[in-house]
Parts: sequence; C-alpha cells; structure tokens
Amino acid sequence: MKLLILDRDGVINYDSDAYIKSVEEWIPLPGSIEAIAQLSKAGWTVAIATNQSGIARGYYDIATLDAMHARLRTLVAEQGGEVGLVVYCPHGPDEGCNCRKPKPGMLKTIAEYYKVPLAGLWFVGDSLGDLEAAKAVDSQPVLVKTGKGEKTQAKNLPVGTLIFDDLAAVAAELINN
Ligand SMILES: O=P(O)(O)OC[C@@H](O)[C@H]1O[C@@H](OP(=O)(O)O)[C@@H](O)[C@@H](O)[C@@H]1O
Ligand SMILES: [Mg+2]
Ligand SMILES: [Zn+2]
Repeated sequence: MKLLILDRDGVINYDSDAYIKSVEEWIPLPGSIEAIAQLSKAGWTVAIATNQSGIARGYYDIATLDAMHARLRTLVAEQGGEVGLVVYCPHGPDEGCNCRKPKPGMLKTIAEYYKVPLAGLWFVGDSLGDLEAAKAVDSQPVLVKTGKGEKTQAKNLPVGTLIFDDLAAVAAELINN
C-alpha cells in the first residue's frame, strides 16, 4: 500500500502564528488540494497528522476542527480524490501526551491503522517537530518550504531530510518516480 502522511498547517493550508481558529481561516495553499487529489487518484493513501494545541488553549473546539477537515475532504473530493485518516493532537505542550509532535504517536497510530511499516514512510511537514517525529520512528522526513518551512530549513535538520518547494512538488516526485 502506498501511504503518505502529511502535516496540515503550513503544508496543506496557510498557517498563522495566531492559529487557524475557524473554517474561514482555513485556506488551502496553492496547489495543495490538487496535489492530494492527484496522489489519491494515483493510488496513494494520504493521511494527516496535525498538532492542534489551539483546542487545549480554548481558541476553537473539536466541532470547528472537524468542520475544517470536512471542508478539506469536500475540496479534494471535488477534484476526484479522497483524504484518508486524519489524526490530531488536541493537547497543550505541557500535558505530556504521547501524540504531540515531535513525539511520533500520531505517525504510529496512522501506520498501525493501515498496517504499514513506519520505516521509510514519507512524512511531509513544515516544522522541525514534524521532521523529528519522522526520524524518531525511522520514517522519511520531508520538509516543504511553505508555512514555517523556510524558517525550519535554516535549523539543524535530521540527517537525510528531503526538501521540496511545496506539496505539489512532493506529489510530482512521488507520482512520476
Ligand atoms: O502544523 P500542524 O501540526 O498541522 O499545526 C500547527 C498548529 O497547531 C499551530 O501550532 C502552534 O504551535 P504550538 O502547538 O503552540 O507549539 C503554532 O505553530 C501555530 O502557528 C500553528 O498554527
Ligand atoms: Mg505545520
Ligand atoms: Zn496529544
């Protein structure tokens, strides 16, 4: 099975230091919806692993978060594709959960759900925590330069991190090679 895991904010949609607090604030990045649809139509299962500490901080609720993800699913379906499992960490940084990236808990959940090994599995993110989560379970860290990606690129990246301009470039690489 061809499984790809994506971070959400800064990879699929624009991110904000003020958090993405409503469906109206959830705006797809150029080409991201089409990229997910093309991957899906090419036989890839596209899952999502996203930190959503805004829940713990009281900025938005689970119903709003679900509405964002329903919007994502609708947009991808309109392009003939589909979105797989979406896993989120609703906890705050100080709660010591096992799912908040850079911990790999969400990656493990997704891999177990699809019964796919984590080794070498591509995880696409814009933050260092995304890349560290991938490295922690021997998955392939993939950085995109959207969202916080350009800032992240200046940091000390895990060895072997692959770098692409955006999700569309990641999709082109996977579909054409
Ligand atoms: O990139 P993903 O994992 O999909 O989601 C990131 C968001 O949950 C938010 O994560 C926050 O980090 P803290 O959770 O406050 O450390 C900040 O970086 C926000 O700008 C960002 O919108
Ligand atoms: Mg992100
Ligand atoms: Zn958590």
